[in-house]
Amino acid sequence: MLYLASKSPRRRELLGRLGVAFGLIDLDIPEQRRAGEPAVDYVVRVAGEKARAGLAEVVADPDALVLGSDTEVILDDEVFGKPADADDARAMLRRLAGRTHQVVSAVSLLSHSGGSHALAVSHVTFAELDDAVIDAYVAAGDAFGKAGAYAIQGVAETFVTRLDGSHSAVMGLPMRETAVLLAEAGLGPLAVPA
Ligand SMILES: Cc1cn([C@H]2C[C@H](O)[C@@H](COP(=O)(O)OP(=O)(O)OP(=O)(O)O)O2)c(=O)[nH]c1=O
Repeated sequence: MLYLASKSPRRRELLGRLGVAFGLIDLDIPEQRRAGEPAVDYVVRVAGEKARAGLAEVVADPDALVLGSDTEVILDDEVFGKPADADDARAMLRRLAGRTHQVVSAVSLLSHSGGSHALAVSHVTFAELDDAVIDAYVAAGDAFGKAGAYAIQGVAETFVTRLDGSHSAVMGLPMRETAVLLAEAGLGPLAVPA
């Protein structure tokens, strides 16, 4: 049985779009970048930790496959996770305005006997954003619970002048890379086109 180790509603929606049946595991994994840890390594590590912690919850299921994922915004080697508060959200958006950042989404699919991993790196360019736009966006509430303080699946799509990569990966789960992992594990409902 496939399980998604995530409380992210975006991940639940995106995995659901692949048409596979899955159960849910609610987890709270601490996300703390280690001193000197490269940004991408951090994202890959956290995705793996989520999947591993999820697997520990379903030891009774010998056929368990557990999917964990992590998404972070990276600018100048700095990792922008979920904003702590409105000031933090405004500061992140001011930093992202007028520049290109990376969105790194890592996926880890683990069974009791092994695992596979995928990484999607997208480049997102934001228009210049003035303080009034940023203030209104943060006040509307969409910034919270999202890496980098924006949700591309909402009105923040209007901030994006260019996306080089995967829209679903920016939203939290790279659909193509995830479908490939599932197909390799024998779970894909569809063959993934090459
Ligand atoms: C950049 C961006 C991120 N996000 C979200 C996806 C993730 O839910 C969140 C990044 O935080 P994550 O720590 O990756 O995930 P999470 O804590 O929400 O969920 P869980 O650990 O339980 O799986 O930001 C969007 O919804 N839209 C976006 O455009």
